[in-house]
Amino acid sequence: MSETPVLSLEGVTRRFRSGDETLEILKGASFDLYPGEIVALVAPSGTGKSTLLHIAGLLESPQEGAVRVAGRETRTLSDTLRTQIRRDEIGFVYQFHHLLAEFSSLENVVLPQHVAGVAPREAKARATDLLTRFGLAHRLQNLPGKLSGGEKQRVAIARALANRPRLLLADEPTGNLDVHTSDAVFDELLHAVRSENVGALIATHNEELASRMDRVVTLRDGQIVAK
Ligand SMILES: Nc1ncnc2c1ncn2[C@@H]1O[C@H](COP(=O)(O)OP(=O)(O)OP(=O)(O)O)[C@@H](O)[C@H]1O
Repeated sequence: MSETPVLSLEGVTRRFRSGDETLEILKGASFDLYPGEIVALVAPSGTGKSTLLHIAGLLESPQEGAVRVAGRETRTLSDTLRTQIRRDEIGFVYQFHHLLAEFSSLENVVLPQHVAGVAPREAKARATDLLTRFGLAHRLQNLPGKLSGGEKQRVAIARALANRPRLLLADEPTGNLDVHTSDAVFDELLHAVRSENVGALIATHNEELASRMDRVVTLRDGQIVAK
């Protein structure tokens, strides 16, 4: 592929000190994710899945290696620039929705755009469009407390996509939902990600959900390999 990856990890090494021991969780891990590509990360618990997502999301730094987001090397950047890249280029979805309880669905999706400096009218139009695509046109003014689990997670996904990120990182995005709802929300997530041409790295323990993505990778001995 001649396109620039939205995420490129090269020789990423991450160690933690634990008492007298040093744990090397990532050992020169390398991985490229391209625009519009959806990759499942299926790895046994404790092998470094969260560490990998935190590094890809610029929430922590590796001791060695390069982390490029949309072609830009990030390790040497200031915290301010890393925060800016996180805000403008990366969307996050977690197992728990983390919506702001005192704001409506619409406001929760407007807010990140507001922080990024998008004009109010444009932000509202984008939020309305996204929420409508997630079947929530009738829920725009509802507070999260009035929404079902699936609806809250749909709002969280819409919020992650609000600033048109190039990279979406998700950690068990439907892990808190019952099987039927998880299935539906996951389909909508994949559809939205494909239609926005976002590159997505989605951690899941669910092999069936993983099989719906473009490829599946795992963590083996500190490396990212095809599963
Ligand atoms: N800040 C830290 N200090 C020390 N050790 C850490 C730290 N963060 C993670 N680890 C260790 O690194 C290993 C990988 O942790 P990580 O949270 O990335 O695993 P994971 O694959 O996401 O697990 P799970 O699926 O259970 O969340 C674990 O053994 C963990 O104890």
